Amino acid sequence: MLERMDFEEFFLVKFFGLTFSYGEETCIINLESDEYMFNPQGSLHGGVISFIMDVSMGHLCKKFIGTAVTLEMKTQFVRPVSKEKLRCEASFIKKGKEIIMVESRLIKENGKLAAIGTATWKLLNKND
Ligand SMILES: CC(C)(COP(=O)(O)OP(=O)(O)OC[C@H]1O[C@@H](n2cnc3c(N)ncnc32)[C@H](O)[C@@H]1OP(=O)(O)O)[C@@H](O)C(=O)NCCC(=O)NCCSC(=O)Cc1ccccc1
Repeated sequence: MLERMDFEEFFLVKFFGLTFSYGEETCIINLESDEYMFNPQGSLHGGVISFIMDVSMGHLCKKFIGTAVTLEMKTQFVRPVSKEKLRCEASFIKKGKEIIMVESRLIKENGKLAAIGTATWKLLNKND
């Protein structure tokens, strides 16, 4: 069995410098994109964008429902991201008994939309 690490503090979120806050059934991640996250064309790599949105959705589920896993996820990359401050916000589409539908939006420093993710999650363990 893999060793478990705390939400908000596991290696990858520290590596990418993500910070977390929560609203009314929302999870907000703030970060600053940097060159080590870029693709060879000089913009934020699509996998990193998807990673940030996936993390925002997983932490949303954990905070308000329980631990869950991604079953599938779609990402639309709307605008390129350069070295800038970013905000990512996840919210629920539908909270089922076992299946949770979630969306996440990545917003650029100028306030414009950079990407949208929608995903289906399976609840593993409800919070006590
Ligand atoms: C360009 C397009 C795909 C669509 O364009 P169109 O249908 O023609 O739409 P439109 O002209 O309306 O432009 C829309 C907005 O886009 C902006 N913009 C457009 N062209 C440029 C430009 N040349 N440079 C800078 N910005 C440009 C433009 O200013 C506008 O913004 P605005 O509304 O004025 O504020 C755009 O949606 C996009 O860049 N998405 C993000 C894609 C993305 O980041 N994917 C993930 C990274 S890929 C990866 O990592 C994989 C990989 C791995 C390894 C190696 C390599 C790759």
